[in-house]
Amino acid sequence: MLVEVDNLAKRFGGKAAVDDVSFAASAGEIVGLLGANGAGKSTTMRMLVGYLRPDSGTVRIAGLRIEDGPALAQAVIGYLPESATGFPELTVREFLTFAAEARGLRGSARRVALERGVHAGDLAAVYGETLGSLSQGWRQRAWIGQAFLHDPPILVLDEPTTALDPGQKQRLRTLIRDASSTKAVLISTHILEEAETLCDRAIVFREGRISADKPVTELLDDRGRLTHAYQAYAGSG
Ligand SMILES: Nc1ncnc2c1ncn2[C@@H]1O[C@H](COP(=O)(O)OP(=O)(O)OP(=O)(O)O)[C@@H](O)[C@H]1O
Repeated sequence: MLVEVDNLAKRFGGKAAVDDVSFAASAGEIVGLLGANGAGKSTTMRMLVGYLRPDSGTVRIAGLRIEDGPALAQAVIGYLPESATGFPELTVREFLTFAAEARGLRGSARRVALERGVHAGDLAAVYGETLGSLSQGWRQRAWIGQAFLHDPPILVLDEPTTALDPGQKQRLRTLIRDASSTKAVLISTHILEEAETLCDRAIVFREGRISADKPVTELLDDRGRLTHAYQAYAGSG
């Protein structure tokens, strides 16, 4: 298993955001994290990538505990945070270069990574512009570029298509589908149609806990929709 999450829990100010969450993911699957606003998806993802320390529970990436190998986590995970902001003064080129170097890539490996990042975000048109000057969707694309550039075996993408125009939404879904044969992909989304067409498995969160973890095909109704299963397992939203 590339990703193993066991009994993760996190409280904020006495309130459980994530409560006893366990799941695993292997290469070749796209796992959709679904659930109402505040159900615990982003908090789970942040703990999974090592950005947030759980109160209890463990995350193992390729068998290693994440807190024992933060550099390894950087190298093997591509993470798109939910509100991807920051670095307004950097150009897209500088931002991707910084991301590549933070993952230890130099020389020709860095050049290949930059090309991959530019391709992933379809960024050629804004390569010399600063992140602060970009529209929200273009900024999201720059962050998609940094998530893909080191060709990581694990992608953790928090609502990756939200700010994108329809053409770019479709483009990114195709990119994720093509990449997934060799990667474990975890993607959170509120777009059920996206989960129906893109994901192999759905994990539904409800009030910090997992209420369902099943193949998408098992959750679809006879019209091929997730709507009913979602309502039953997510409870609201
Ligand atoms: N840094 C924080 N400080 C305090 N509370 C937080 C913090 N981060 C998350 N929470 C709380 O934890 C709970 C889970 O939030 P989380 O962002 O994980 O939900 P989500 O499922 O990703 O929601 P959404 O669909 O709205 O993005 C919420 O009640 C939220 O208010």
